[in-house]
Amino acid sequence: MGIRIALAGNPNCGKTTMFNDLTGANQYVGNWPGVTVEKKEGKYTKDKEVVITDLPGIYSLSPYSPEEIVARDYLLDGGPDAVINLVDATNLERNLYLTSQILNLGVPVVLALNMMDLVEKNGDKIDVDGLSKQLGCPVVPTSALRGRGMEDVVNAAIEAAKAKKVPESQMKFDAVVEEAIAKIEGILGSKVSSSTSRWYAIKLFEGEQKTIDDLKLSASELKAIDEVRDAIENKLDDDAESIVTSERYNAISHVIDKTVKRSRTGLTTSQKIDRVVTNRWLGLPIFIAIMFFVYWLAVTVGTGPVTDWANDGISGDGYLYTGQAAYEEAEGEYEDAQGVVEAYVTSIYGMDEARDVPSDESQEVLDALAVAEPEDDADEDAVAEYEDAQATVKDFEEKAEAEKAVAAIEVEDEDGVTAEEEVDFDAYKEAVEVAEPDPADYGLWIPGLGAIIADAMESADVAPWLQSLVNDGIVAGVGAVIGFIPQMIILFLLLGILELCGYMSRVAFIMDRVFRKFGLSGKSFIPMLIASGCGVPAVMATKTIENEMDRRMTIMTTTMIPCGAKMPIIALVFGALATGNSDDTWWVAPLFYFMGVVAIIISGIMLKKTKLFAGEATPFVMELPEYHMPTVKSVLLSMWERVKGYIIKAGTIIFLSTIVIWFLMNFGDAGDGFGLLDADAPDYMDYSLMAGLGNLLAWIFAPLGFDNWQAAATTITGLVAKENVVATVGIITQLSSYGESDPALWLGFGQMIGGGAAAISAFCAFNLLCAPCFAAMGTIRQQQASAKWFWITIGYLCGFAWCVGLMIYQFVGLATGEVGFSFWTIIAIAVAAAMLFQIFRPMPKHKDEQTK
Ligand SMILES: Nc1nc2c(ncn2[C@@H]2O[C@H](COP(=O)(O)OP(=O)(O)OP(=O)(O)O)[C@@H](O)[C@H]2O)c(=O)[nH]1
Ligand SMILES: [Mg+2]
Repeated sequence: MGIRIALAGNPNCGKTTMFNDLTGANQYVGNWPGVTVEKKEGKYTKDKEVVITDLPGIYSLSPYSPEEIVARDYLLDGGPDAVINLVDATNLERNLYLTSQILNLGVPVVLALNMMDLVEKNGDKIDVDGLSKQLGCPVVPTSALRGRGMEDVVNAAIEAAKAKKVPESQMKFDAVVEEAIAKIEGILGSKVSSSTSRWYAIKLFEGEQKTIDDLKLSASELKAIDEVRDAIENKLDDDAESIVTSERYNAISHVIDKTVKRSRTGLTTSQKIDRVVTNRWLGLPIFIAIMFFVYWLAVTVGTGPVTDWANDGISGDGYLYTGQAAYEEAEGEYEDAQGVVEAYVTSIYGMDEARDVPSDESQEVLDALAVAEPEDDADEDAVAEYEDAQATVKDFEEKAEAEKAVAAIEVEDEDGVTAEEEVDFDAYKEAVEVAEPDPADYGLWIPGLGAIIADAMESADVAPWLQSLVNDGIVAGVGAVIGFIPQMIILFLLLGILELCGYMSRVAFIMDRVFRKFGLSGKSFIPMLIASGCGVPAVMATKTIENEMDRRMTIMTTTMIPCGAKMPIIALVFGALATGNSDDTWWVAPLFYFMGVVAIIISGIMLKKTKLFAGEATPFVMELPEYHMPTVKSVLLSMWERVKGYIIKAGTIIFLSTIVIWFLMNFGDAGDGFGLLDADAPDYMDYSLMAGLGNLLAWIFAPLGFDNWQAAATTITGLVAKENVVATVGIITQLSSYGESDPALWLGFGQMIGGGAAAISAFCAFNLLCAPCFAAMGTIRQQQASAKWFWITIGYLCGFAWCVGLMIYQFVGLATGEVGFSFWTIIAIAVAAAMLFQIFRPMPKHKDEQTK
């Protein structure tokens, strides 16, 4: 027969940490209360017969909140063979309150004095044997974080379970109360077992309805119990529940006096830090500064050499490990030469002034110059193409020589001073001769996985469509996603440290002050913290919000915080706005994080004033855990847990999506009916199914500045998984065929959107704020537990995102001259006015509220 052991205790006392240590599981641990909301089972690694259950943290066994009910039902009816009651030894007064209730349950109990490392550091002393005598159960000092005392505590629990030894606590109430409890135990008689009779008697004394219902007492028994209660209530002039509570605290302080010696004088380090960090004025600026730093670091450092390596070295053409400086110099020379050639050609055949690119005629010459001489064994087509190109070039050069054309180009010297330089025919000829450098000549060059796969398929004569599927679909799509993993790692490392050291629970405290002003509960902030990792657990975490309307509203808004998968979108936009020069736009990435926070606050204020959500915010009580240095292992684990999810997604959902997306983009109206499109034809994608789908929806986004089918299609694929946004951009821009060292994807994306900074920002805002991915939507459906509320949520998110995108495009565009004043500008002004009105108007009185 197996033995079942339950881990019970206050929130944030280390239950999940201990559970993970004992079972080798990897449940989520965070240094704030309310992390675990459902019970979890696992097998003890050292003895598979022992099943351990992690319970949500609770302050008492009163059936008030959902977590308390889960824990209490399990302890009372699920019947664990023993309970390990974890207590935070740095805060025994509060933790022993739950203990005093657990001791009465009639199950064997072992007390784990957790966080002993902190107690020792504070210099406090706890008399373990004395405590054990007082509580009437074994007491084991532990440190779950450092893995100390883990075996001892489980062994003690197994022993207690086998011996079925229930605690014999010395904790007694005042004589009058004890007498009353004894009387009720008498009334109960043999209705309950002797080991649980004290528990039931106290609950009946308190008059708890759930117990009365459970025991199905007769009217006369109830009457007798009421009489006992009334007598004491009159005598002590207090209600029974308060009497029991204060008796418990009295008994606890008696135990503590006897067993704990404090060395503490003045403020602890944690309290000192908190005076600054949670300061009324400094708290918010410090939080903003920290988050700015986190996002800035993740995006700028993350997009540095490491991302280059991931992009080029894994999915791109390849990566140059040594000799980069020499190669870059050669590449620079080559690019300068190309500039000279382009300037010279366009000086004769002109520019397309409107689009600021070479005219079609110029482009034809430039393309012809790029055609390489065919190999000896090349087929006829290639030879013919080369000959054509040569003819075009010859025509051009004859014309140029005859005209003695001279072009002017701007050159920049080392000090950044620009000067005009003349390009004549000889200079042009010289520039044409400069060959593109081959990185393999400059150092250790390792071809990328994408290039290796492409070459292998080429030499194996794989069907062209399959080559395209693999190169342009899977490698381009999955590769674009994988390229962002370095950023993800940095982001999650930093967030993990902030969470585990205890800072994030301070943030909830700080945000509560902000939220409260607007009638929102600070409790809503915990899901938002989790949402910066992933929206799915975040929506799950809303369970702990008791007030139904607060909970629904939090579910509606929490996914507006950018999750890990939205990070690449931010990085992409950041890059597109920076167009290579990230010094000027370093603030973009953090800004989009705060856009999420602000969007939630604004949504909260607006929704709170609608009839749907009217009402007071529930009070938010939360104690601040002590700060502590997180272990390297726990930070790495928390990072890995989140990055792993991302990698798994890249290999499953994203992989499948890229195939579907490739199909949608390569099949369509092929001229002679539906079929595979000819990828060599210019703009072939415009005839694809995806283009059709995108065009169908593009009008929706036209007022937001991205009305081409590419941007619309990208947004739609983002609804499956946000990573798809980057993957789709990778496929549409066909960047697997490039693979140069400058972030081509950024530029390609900028061109794809077609607009300037305003359109790009509007695209980003819409994609960050609109409905989340399928997985999160599923969780929303489940947690809202109502189809109506699900659609309200999705509708609100999309509508709000559209309005924000509209305002960004119209107002920013107007300021930068990107858009003119139009009908949609008027709509944008109307939307802004309506939002401002809803935000600033006084809280309306609603009928149903008045009747309350
Ligand atoms: N210093 C120290 N920290 C600990 C110890 N045990 C756990 N912690 C930290 O305490 C915090 C809370 O740990 P969890 O395991 O999530 O706590 P929990 O009891 O499961 O919390 P809920 O799920 O909210 O009920 C984490 O930051 C842990 O790293 C310990 O023995 N010493
Ligand atoms: Mg937990």
